[in-house]
Amino acid sequence: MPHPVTFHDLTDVEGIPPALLRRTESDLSVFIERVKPIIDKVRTEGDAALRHFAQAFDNVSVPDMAIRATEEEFDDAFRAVDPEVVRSIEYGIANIRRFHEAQKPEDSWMVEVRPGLWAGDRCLPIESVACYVPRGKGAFPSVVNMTAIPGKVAGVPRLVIITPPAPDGRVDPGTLVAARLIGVDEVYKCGGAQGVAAVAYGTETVPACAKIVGPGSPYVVAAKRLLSDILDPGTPAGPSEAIILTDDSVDPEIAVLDLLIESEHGPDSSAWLVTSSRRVAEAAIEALPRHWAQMDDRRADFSRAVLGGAHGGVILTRDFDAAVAFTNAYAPEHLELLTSDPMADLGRIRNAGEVLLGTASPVTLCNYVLGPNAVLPTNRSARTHSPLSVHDYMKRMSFARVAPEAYPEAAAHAERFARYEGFTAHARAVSSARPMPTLVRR
Ligand SMILES: NC(=O)c1ccc[n+]([C@@H]2O[C@H](COP(=O)([O-])OP(=O)(O)OC[C@H]3O[C@@H](n4cnc5c(N)ncnc54)[C@H](O)[C@@H]3O)[C@@H](O)[C@H]2O)c1
Ligand SMILES: N[C@H](CO)Cc1c[nH]c[nH+]1
Ligand SMILES: [Zn+2]
Repeated sequence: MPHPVTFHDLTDVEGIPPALLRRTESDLSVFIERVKPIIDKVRTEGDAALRHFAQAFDNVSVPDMAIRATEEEFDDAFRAVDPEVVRSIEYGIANIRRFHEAQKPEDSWMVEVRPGLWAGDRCLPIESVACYVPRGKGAFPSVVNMTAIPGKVAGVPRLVIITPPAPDGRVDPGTLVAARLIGVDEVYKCGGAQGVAAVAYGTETVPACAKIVGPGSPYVVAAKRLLSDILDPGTPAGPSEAIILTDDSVDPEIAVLDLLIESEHGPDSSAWLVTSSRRVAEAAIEALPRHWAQMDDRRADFSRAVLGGAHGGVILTRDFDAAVAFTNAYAPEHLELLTSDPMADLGRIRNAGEVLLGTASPVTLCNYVLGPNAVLPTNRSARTHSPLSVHDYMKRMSFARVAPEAYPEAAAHAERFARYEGFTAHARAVSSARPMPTLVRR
């Protein structure tokens, strides 16, 4: 029988094998082809297409399903969810709101770049944003918190949620509870590529939005890519992924518990234990089957598929420098730094969506309640992208004003630029005298 855990001993290998940097979403071509007809059908048939795909992909057996969640469904959700769970959702909301309020930029700023040349930025919320809340392999009220709270803090006037319906044609109750606690009352039952197309084009019921945020399956990622001309697709956030990075100081049991976290999302996830310690690597490989036996069967199957497949397992490096180099090249969504001095090692990490320092900060805490956003760049995009934040729901508008006494010098320089670039109208506009306004100070 093949070993159930993928193991790469890189102690004698020069360089990083490129295959180890791949994820399931690295090649989206199959998904792109599958979602094209779905997008077309939503564009031409609107709500009818959403009901059709709800039956086809989400097994919805209610033919006249209301596409927008009703007030009654919200009320039912509060009756269905255990009050203790509601308290935990509220605890998460409070922490996440505090973090994102601290992150919010000033409404505007201005600087005198030279005497008489004033310029600044105004920060404004985007007018309409759709939050995608996944529902294929789980229910995610936590994703409501992560996507809707920064939108509310930013002041987005129209913030909506789209999410796949369950077979009974209803939205996951936890999702509705979180939405109401945050103050989002537009929740639409459409997921996958059809949901993304609905908020791109608009349907009879679903409003067209300017932007979509939130994580999703490769179908969602593919649809966002195809529709990116008409809908801002936001931070790339696909299947979950994590690296647990250790030296020899960590208890392997902790490393294994944390390696398992993101491996249970689905067979499309990625999860690696990257360590410079042969002791930790071997103990982890030995411990994994014992932990799988204690997990929910479906989740254990997902985890086995990830940790025994091409996108997960255990990597042993020659030394800790090599482990850090691998991590920076991989650019994981979540990174746990389990070393003797994680604060010192933080400075060595260049590419990761989030870095969780030390054994008391496992990924689970940040997924749900710590405050930072758990919607993070996947598929190596942490090399250039940042975690979802208040900034993703806002845009800047620059402004400038020139005082009469500063005008002649600036105009002379601008005219020279314009003539060099061959723009005669640009040049003429600043080559002759113009009436000077009196600056009004308010
Ligand atoms: N970054 C985060 O914060 C975060 C949080 C939670 C989950 N995730 C990741 O998001 C992903 C969620 O994926 P999911 O599947 O659970 O939910 P999902 O809602 O993204 O995808 C389910 C939808 O995919 C579509 N679909 C399924 N099979 C299809 C097919 N054969 N053809 C066309 N469309 C099809 C259906 O419309 C279905 O409703 C996971 O990979 C998970 O790891 C990320
Ligand atoms: N790990 C996900 C982000 O990659 C967030 C999440 C929500 N629930 C469980 N996990
Ligand atoms: Zn998770």
